[in-house]
Amino acid sequence: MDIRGLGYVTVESTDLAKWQEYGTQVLGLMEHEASDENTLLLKMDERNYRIAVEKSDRDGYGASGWEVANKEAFEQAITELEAADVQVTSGTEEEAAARMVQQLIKFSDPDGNRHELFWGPVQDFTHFVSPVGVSRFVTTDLGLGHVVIPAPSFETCREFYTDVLGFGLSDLMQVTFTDDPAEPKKRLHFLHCNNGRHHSLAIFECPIPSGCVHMMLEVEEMDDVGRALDRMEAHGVKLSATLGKHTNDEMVSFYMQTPSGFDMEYGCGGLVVDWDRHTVFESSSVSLWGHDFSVGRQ
Ligand SMILES: Cc1ccc(O)c(O)c1CC[C@@H]1C(=O)CC[C@]2(C)C(=O)CC[C@@H]12
Ligand SMILES: [Fe+2]
Repeated sequence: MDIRGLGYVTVESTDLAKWQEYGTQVLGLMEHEASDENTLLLKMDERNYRIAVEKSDRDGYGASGWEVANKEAFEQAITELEAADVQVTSGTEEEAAARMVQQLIKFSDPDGNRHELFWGPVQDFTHFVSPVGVSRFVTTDLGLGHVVIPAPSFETCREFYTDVLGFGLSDLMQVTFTDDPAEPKKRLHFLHCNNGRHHSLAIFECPIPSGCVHMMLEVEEMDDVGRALDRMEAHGVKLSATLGKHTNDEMVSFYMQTPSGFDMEYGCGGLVVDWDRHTVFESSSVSLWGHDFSVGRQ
């Protein structure tokens, strides 16, 4: 399977007004004009939207929208999913119109994480103009960022992503949440699809009620990371981890809460990897400096 990138994500929210303030005033995204009372479409580049927040009776993550190059790749993906006995649901014409794509399918991983796969996004090519002055988000052929999702059935999920969806292992970690030496280590595997972003997906060996550990958006300028921290403060949004620099993808970022119960990583300077030259490694430390996750647990 030839997945080119994370094209969009969907989020479920009981309070779209909260997400509208958070999305536009804290993250600095644009609201797309096709938004209505049931769906908030947040735009971060020339695409119409990258995050679709849907009105729901639940707050949490929705689905990850994976992009393939064209109809042939789309049909090939369906063939491969069905050969692997994955239950695939075709999106209706209405669903494709709502997602602003030519065609989409829906399926879940062995732990029930929801995915969509599509080709042919509709793009109006209007420029991204941030309501709060963010200069640019790093997207294009790298996709919108990354998402970390729970995979309690770790081995089965890992095989699903590598053997069925065709992700490659970028590197791996074994992490603990606390300083308790008795806490068993949990596996965290970073996976890439067919682009240079260090990881578009990571799977974490732990159940997470919101359906997502965090998602990550990358900005081009470091000052926009600092300004996002200022806006987070100003809007009373809770910090989940302090500013820091990751060992594996070299990203400088911080983490904050979203209105849907998972975290948002906001960063700059992520590595673009040449996979022909890369060798997989295990990092025994999360960050070169910073990223104090204990602030989020207080
Ligand atoms: C370690 C790491 C490398 C690159 C990233 O983009 C990235 O988000 C992380 C951190 C992942 C991870 C997390 O998101 C939830 C809290 C975790 C499990 C920790 O407590 C340490 C690593 C953290
Ligand atoms: Fe991350």
